[in-house]
Order: sequence, then C-alpha cells, then structure tokens
Amino acid sequence: MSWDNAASISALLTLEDIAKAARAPPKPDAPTPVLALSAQARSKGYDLVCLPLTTENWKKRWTEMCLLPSGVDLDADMAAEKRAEAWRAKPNFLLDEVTITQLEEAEGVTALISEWLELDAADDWVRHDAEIALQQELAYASYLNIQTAILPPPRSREYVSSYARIVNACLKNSPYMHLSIRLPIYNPSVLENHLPSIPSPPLTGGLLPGSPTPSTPRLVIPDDRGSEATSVNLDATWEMWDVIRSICDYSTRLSLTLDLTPPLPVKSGFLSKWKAEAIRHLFLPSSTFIANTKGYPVLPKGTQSFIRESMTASILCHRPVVILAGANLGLHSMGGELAYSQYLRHLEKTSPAVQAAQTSGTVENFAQGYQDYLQAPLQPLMDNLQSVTYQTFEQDPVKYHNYEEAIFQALVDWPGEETIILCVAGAGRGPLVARSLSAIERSGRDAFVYAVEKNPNAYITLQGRKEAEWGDRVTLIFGDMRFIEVPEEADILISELLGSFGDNELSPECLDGAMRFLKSDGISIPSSYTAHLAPLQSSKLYNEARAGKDEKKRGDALCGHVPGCEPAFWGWWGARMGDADRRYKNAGSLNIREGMRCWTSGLGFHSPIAITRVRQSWISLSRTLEYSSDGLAGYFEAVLYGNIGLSIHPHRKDRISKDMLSWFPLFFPFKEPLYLPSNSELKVSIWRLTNQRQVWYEWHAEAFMNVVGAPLTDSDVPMPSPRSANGGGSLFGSPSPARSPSPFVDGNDSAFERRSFRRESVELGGGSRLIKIGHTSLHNPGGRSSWIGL
Ligand SMILES: C[S@@+](CC[C@H](N)C(=O)[O-])C[C@H]1O[C@@H](n2cnc3c(N)ncnc32)[C@H](O)[C@@H]1O
Repeated sequence: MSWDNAASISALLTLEDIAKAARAPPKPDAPTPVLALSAQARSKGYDLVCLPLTTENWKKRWTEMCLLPSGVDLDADMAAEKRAEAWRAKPNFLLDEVTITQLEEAEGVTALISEWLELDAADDWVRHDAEIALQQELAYASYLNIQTAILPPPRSREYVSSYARIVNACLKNSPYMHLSIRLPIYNPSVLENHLPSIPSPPLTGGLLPGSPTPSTPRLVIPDDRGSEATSVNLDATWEMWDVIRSICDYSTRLSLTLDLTPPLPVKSGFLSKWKAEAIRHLFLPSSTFIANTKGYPVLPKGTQSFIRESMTASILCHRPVVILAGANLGLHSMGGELAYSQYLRHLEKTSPAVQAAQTSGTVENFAQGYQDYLQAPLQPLMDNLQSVTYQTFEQDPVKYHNYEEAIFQALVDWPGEETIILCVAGAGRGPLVARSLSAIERSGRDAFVYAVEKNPNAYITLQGRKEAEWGDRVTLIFGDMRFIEVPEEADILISELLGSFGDNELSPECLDGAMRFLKSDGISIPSSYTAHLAPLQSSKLYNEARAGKDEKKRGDALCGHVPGCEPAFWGWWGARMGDADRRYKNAGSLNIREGMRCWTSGLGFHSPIAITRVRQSWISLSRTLEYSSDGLAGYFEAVLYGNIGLSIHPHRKDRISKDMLSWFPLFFPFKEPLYLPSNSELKVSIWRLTNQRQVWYEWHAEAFMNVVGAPLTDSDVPMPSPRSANGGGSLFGSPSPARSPSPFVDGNDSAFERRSFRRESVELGGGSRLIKIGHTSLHNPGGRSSWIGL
C-alpha cells in the first residue's frame, strides 16, 4: 500500500436523496434513482456511497406487525400477530420496502441496516423480531453482493450482551459479509454542558425522511458511580465495543464505524484506546464542521487531529473510510458540497505521518505495506540467512552509522600505541567489517580486523570482499564463535546478534562463547542491552496471531513451532520481518502502553560475561484508563559504546537511533485479551528458559484492581520479590558490578514501580488494596509453541 492511495471518502445517501432523485426524469445511462445518485457521487470525487437498505414502508409494516398491538381492537391485534407469525416463519421484503433492487445499483455500496432495529431492546419479543429483521436485511444485502453492512448502534449497556449475541449469529449466517458496528466515540450527553454549541442533526429518530443524517446514537448507561460518572461514561462506549467483539470471538469480519458527530476534546487519554481498534469507517456529518473566518467548513481541533491520526492508521492497514453525511445540505456559506471532501483531502495531505510516508529515507516510508503483519522471528544461529535477508538489513542507514561511531570512539579511547585488534563476531556479508575499517581510518589508529562467520554462504561473500576491498587488513575465520579458535585475543569485540527483545536471537549464548577471545580488559560493542515489555492493545495483531493459529490447523509450517503441539499462535511473534523483509515496524497502531524494563545483559566491558540459565522478571504496570490487553510488546535498547546506542523503545527510539529500520517489536500474544478496568494494575511474569538445544520464553499475566477499603483475606500469600527473582535486576546470578552506565538504558521507566505482589491482593497504604480480578494461562510452557534453536 502506498500513499498514492488516498483515504477513501464515501457519500451518505439518505432516503430523502433517493426520493428526490426518483422525482427527476430517469437518464439513459443511470435509469434508477440509486444509479443516478451513485454516478453523481462519483463525478463529485467520492469513492463510494453508503445508503440505507430499507425504506419507510418496511419500517411501517414491521412496526405494525411487531410493535403495535392496540389493545383496543382485538381482531386487528390478532390479524397483526398472524401476519407477524407468517413473517417470522418466512421473512421477506416487498418491492417498495427496499432501496436497491438490482445488482448494478449495489456496486461500491455500503449498506446501512435499518437504524430503528433495537437489537438490545429490554422487551424479549422486540429483540427477537429485531434479530429476524436484521438477518433478513443481511441476507438481502448478501444476495446483492454487498460486502459491508453498518449495523445500528447498541443503545443500552444493560442489554449489550444480547446485541452482541445477535451480531455473532449474523456473522455466522452471513459468512462473506463484513459487519461494522456504529458507535459514537463517546456518549455525547455526558459532556453536553461542556461542548461548544454547533448545529447538530436531530437526535431523536432513525433515518427518517427529512432528517439530514442518521442520528448520533446515545447510550443508556446505568449511572450509579457518583462523581466518577463522566470519566466512566466516556469509557462506556468503548466498554460496550469490548463486550461485543469478545462475544463475537474477535471476528476479523467485525469492525467499527466510529461516529464523530460530537466534537472531540483536543487532548484526552480516552481517545487513544480507539486508535488500536479495527475502525473501518468514520462517520462524519457536515454538522460537525464549523465555519472558518471566511465561512468555509473546517473541523474542530480535536476532531481534526483524530482524523489525521486515523489517516496514519490507514498506513497501518486499517484504512478507515470517511462517510460524509449531509454535505449537500448547504450548512456552510462557502465552498459548496465539495468543500467538505476537499478539506478532508487537505487534512490527509498535511498530516505529518502522511508526509513522512512520502519522504524517502524515513521509517514510515520504508515500512509502508509492512505494518502490523506478524512474522516468525529470525533464527540466525540455527538457520543460515539468505543473501537477500542480509541485503535488507544493510539498507538500514542508522544502525551501521551508530556502530561505526561506537567503534570510532572505542578506538580513540583505547590506551597505548600498539596495534589494536578488532574482531567482528557474526560478520554476515561484511558491513560491520567495512565500518570497522572506515572507523580505523578516521581514528588514525593502527588496527587489524578478524571477521568470524559461521554461515558458509555468507562466507563466500566475505572472501570476495576481502579479495576486492579489504586485503591484508582483515583475516576471515570460518566457524561458530562458540567453538572456533582465534589466533589472538581481541581488544574490541563487535557483534550484532540482537533481536527485537534483545536476547531472542541468542546473543548471550553466542557471546558467552566469544568472550574466550576478548581480552579481560577488552571492549564489547554492544556493551549491554535491555529488554522491555509493555502491555499492548491491537486488534489487528491479535487477529493476525489467531490467523496463525488457524494456519497451524491447516498444517502450514511456522518457524519455531513443534508439529503436533500447541498452536504456534501462542508462541511469540514479530520482531524483524521475515527473510526477505527484515524491516522496521514502528509502534503505529500497536497501541503500546507504558513499558517496563525487564532485564539487562551486560557484555564484556571490563568484566566477563556470565549467563544464567533462567532469566526471570516480574513487572507491574499501573493503569489509569480502562482497556483490554491483547498481549505484550517486547522491545530492546542497546548501549553500543559510551552514549551511542540503538533503541526501538517507543518513547526513546527517536532520541537514540531515529529512523532505524532493522527491528520492530516482538509480540507475545495472550490467548484471550485480559480486561483491565481503570485504576487497575497488570503484573507480568516472563521467563527466559533454556535446555541443551533450545531457548524459549514463557509468560503469564495477572490483573489487579485497586480497591479502597477492601478487607485483608487469608489468601494474601507473599510472592517472591522481583529483586530476588531476577538477581537484583541483573541477569547474572551473582551480584554484578556496575556495568555500562548509560543515560538511556539503565533507568527504570519512571512512571512505573515494581511491587512485591501477594497472591491475591496487596496492601497499598491509605486503605487501598490490589484485588486480583483475572489472569492469563501460562503461555508457551516448555517452549512447545515457539523456541529458538541453539
Ligand atoms: C544479524 S546478522 C548480522 C550480520 C552483520 N554483522 C550485519 O550487521 O549486517 C548475525 C550474523 O551472525 C552470524 N552468527 C550467528 N551466530 C553465530 C555464531 N555462533 N558464530 C558465528 N556466526 C554467527 C549469522 O550467521 C549472521 O551472519
């Protein structure tokens, strides 16, 4: 996907538009009202149209059959009930009850399902009949080959599970259709008093003739939470969505149509959780636009930035379609109907993310079309990488630059006048050897390079480069650094064996072997690296991981999974892209939340490496906003030398290695998303485990709620403290000397503190206690889904 594909804009056609078009004389090339309106919309630059599938006649018939027993005229009531029974047995429309009757009319159409259907009505019969009517509409839409239908919003928090069950049944019954749930981004009534006054469409009914746009849904949310009501209600629509998608088992055919009718706050944490959701449409009525000083329609600031960010999401493959409603109503004095879509195109063009994507050399440009796809991580030790994979690595302009700077600094700092011995361990096709030679030249030091590589194929490339470029300045050694002999000990050992989670490409194991040929006072580049974890919300990645599970069922081979065992889905994923595409993927629609340092590996740098066989870390993360965690994002930072480093930490990467392309986060999925209410904490346990042949991670998470005044229970059993569990924050069993101090690696993420948890709850002081509310199972036990071969 590239930015040549601008975001799509769809025109909303109302029943009134259709009725008006029906009154005009038919044109030979567009003989029906819908065909005429679609042609008109295309000529005005719209990509798609969105229109209601049923007419007022259907609403009238359904209402009379299913809702309106008079209680006065019993015969009439009996007759209505008979008609209803006949309809329930054989649901059908009459010709004048639908807007589209021909296949040609349905081309490029998104269907709006009757807005008046109450799938979450309190009355069982109304719900029952609404379900039949919905299935009937979807079956008709399917008949017309319509791909996407937008469902009326849920209106009641109390009955949202009924709504969700019905949607789930529809997904099963319409296996080729995509269903999109229309929801306001928040319940507008809760902020009513604080909103600027703008003209807004009527909020009373459905898509009635004469009403300019479908009304913005309002939700009925029981409010028994006193002063917290506002923030609770702001989250309530998301909470409803969370219930719906979980009951629908996170179907990839279920998405959101976010209604942006109420103006959005400029800054608010509650907006961010929507960014990670599968938003297929943004519903935007012309009444949400305000007039600028010249009278042209523009959007309020908060809505503007949300739309811009959604355009970013379109880089990340969600590609929401903006549905413009009521652009033909003339609400603004200047610009006419086209002003609204032109303004949206302008917002897109001037979005910083879009501009970055259009600028070559940026991560955004490099990563286009690769975002949010899961790849099995590389196994550079067990496998021999292909030349094309090395070629992809070598396109990274930042990694090699930073390595050269680190080598240069180390050479400059190296004491004495003797020849300095460098060793590149894991040389690949030789870019770090070339960078070493360049650093040697710049430093004016007398130095010599050994290059070690175990990949016999890459070793051929190395021999070619030695002959053509490097000559006597380099000696090549073929073999595994854990076992080979090097003629002399190195002063500076250079390696790039890093994975997205730091140690997931077995750098510790390899370098443990290589330390034999590093002088005791030698320098290792990198000198240390740190693994970080953060809870992650991303419906796209979660669904991808589930698709991985299905692939397993189809018998596809997935890197690192053992046939016949647990689905590969439950293993970890992501990191670098696959063989040909080892490309960076930034946080993007991974809604990476706060993060926590997991463990640090110190390498050489005046102290020998040691490897604990088991690395274990407990981390805890406080949450102020409610959300649901789909898994964990793993990422790393490395100190190369001094204050030169590499980082994919979402908050610090730009300061340390901006535009580095080589790595993107690792994804440790949860089998089921873990719901975290506001004011809760997530505790993650992660282990790095190893046997003679393999290394693997196991992970487990628990959710705790912070409750004031909860009594102490018998089950308050102390857990081992994080300090003792992971060797005092060091990976190396014994207390480690202060290694490689770094301004950016060694600090804990300040916003989060480690806690000593108890099994079920922990006392927090001030009468506050953490009460356990949920947990995941243990993932990847024994490395049965994913492992890395030694
Ligand atoms: C991630 S690549 C880096 C290649 C190159 N240094 C670069 O930065 O483009 C790691 C390289 O280390 C090699 N390697 C991994 N483990 C090794 C080992 N135990 N002994 C020797 N080479 C190893 C791999 O074959 C691969 O060529």
